[in-house]
Amino acid sequence: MTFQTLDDLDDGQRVLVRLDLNSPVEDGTVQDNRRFDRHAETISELVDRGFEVAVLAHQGRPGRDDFVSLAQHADILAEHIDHDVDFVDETYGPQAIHDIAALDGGDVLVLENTRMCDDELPEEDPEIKSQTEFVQTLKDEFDAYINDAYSAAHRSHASLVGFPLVMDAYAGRVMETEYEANTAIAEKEFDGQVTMVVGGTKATDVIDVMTHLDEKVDDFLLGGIAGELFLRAAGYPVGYDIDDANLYDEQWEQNSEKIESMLEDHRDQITLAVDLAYEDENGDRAEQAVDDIEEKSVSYLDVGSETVMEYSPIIRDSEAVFVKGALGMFEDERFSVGTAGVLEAIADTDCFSVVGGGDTSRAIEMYGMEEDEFGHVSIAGGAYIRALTGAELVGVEALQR
Ligand SMILES: Nc1ncnc2c1ncn2[C@@H]1O[C@H](COP(=O)(O)OP(=O)(O)O)[C@@H](O)[C@H]1O
Ligand SMILES: O=C(OP(=O)(O)O)[C@H](O)COP(=O)(O)O
Repeated sequence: MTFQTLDDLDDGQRVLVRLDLNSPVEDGTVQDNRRFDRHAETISELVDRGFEVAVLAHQGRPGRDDFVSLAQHADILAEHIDHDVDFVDETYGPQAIHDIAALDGGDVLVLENTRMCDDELPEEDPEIKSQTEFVQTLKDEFDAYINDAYSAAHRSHASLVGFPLVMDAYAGRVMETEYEANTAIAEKEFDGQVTMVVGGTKATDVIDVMTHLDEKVDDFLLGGIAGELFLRAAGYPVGYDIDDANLYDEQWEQNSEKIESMLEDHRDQITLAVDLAYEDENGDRAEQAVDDIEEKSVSYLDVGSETVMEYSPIIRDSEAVFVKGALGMFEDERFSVGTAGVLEAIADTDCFSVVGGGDTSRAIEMYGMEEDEFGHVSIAGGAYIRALTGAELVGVEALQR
């Protein structure tokens, strides 16, 4: 490993720490998850070593329901480290600078959602990000920058790639352990069948990676939004937005050519759902075979039971299974059949397995499974599957300069 870690940093300094606390939000309430657990270890170490700590993190995407303030995150983090955590509703404005200046050894201050600053997005070269007002203002307030956000390290955003270019930069404990684990996994060779379960809402991330993993993965089992987009490309009338949702059409525009060429060149490696589940007029789960769907008139919120029966034996025959994204909206028990079914099939075999993603990995405890039934549970989703391709992550590269 070529980056500096907390072992290379002298105690008691002023540090700016980038975490990934991006969490599910239900009706405006931030849901606790293992990202807090893991990052708490880094923050507790910094507190114990007398550092003055300011935390940068993002939450959601502008325009989405999960794009909220980090005020609740500060409270949840405080519970996890059993220590006070302050919050300021600015990222680098005058009040933030004032509160940073007032930090004492062992204090922790969470700054407002980085994505509320114009400079954070979009993705641009690290050199450009390093010259933004956001980075230039905060850099002089600290002795060092620590990036602990492995799970966001595939994004070329200011808080991830800008600071390491203009400050003394270190990897936090989560960055270190996730980098080691995921790099080792990417280098692993498997004699038997390698299967990847692909779902979730971030279809653009997974489809891009699938096109680079066609030699490593023998079988892709599809579900979630990505699965419906593949069904659309295969000629089924699903994978369209209904009402005013924006989950499908935009991602279809971005990916339709890649999906069509994946289906043309690798059809034998791709297994699509044979049935889908939706909420009927009584509020109950109902299922429909994809062959019987004439027009999309309901939101499909899970793969159906037949699909789980088809996916389970493929998992049983696999030497390695990688999961990225849920097969349905598992947070609602009615639509957990696909995700819980596939995770149980993995837990029941002795294959090597990795389950990734801040959202998807929550299904493990929600449905009565244990983390140690899986080879590795990563708090990273998009970053871990990108690492599987052997590609470096921009946020990691920035630390290695
Ligand atoms: N058909 C679907 N419709 C709406 N949401 C879905 C559907 N399938 C999966 N999801 C949602 O996908 C989320 C996980 O996807 P994603 O954010 O891409 O993965 P992760 O954060 O685990 O990397 C879950 O919270 C689940 O509710
Ligand atoms: O949750 C994240 O990624 P993931 O859902 O792939 O695990 C990261 O915080 C990145 O967030 P983004 O996909 O909105 O850039």
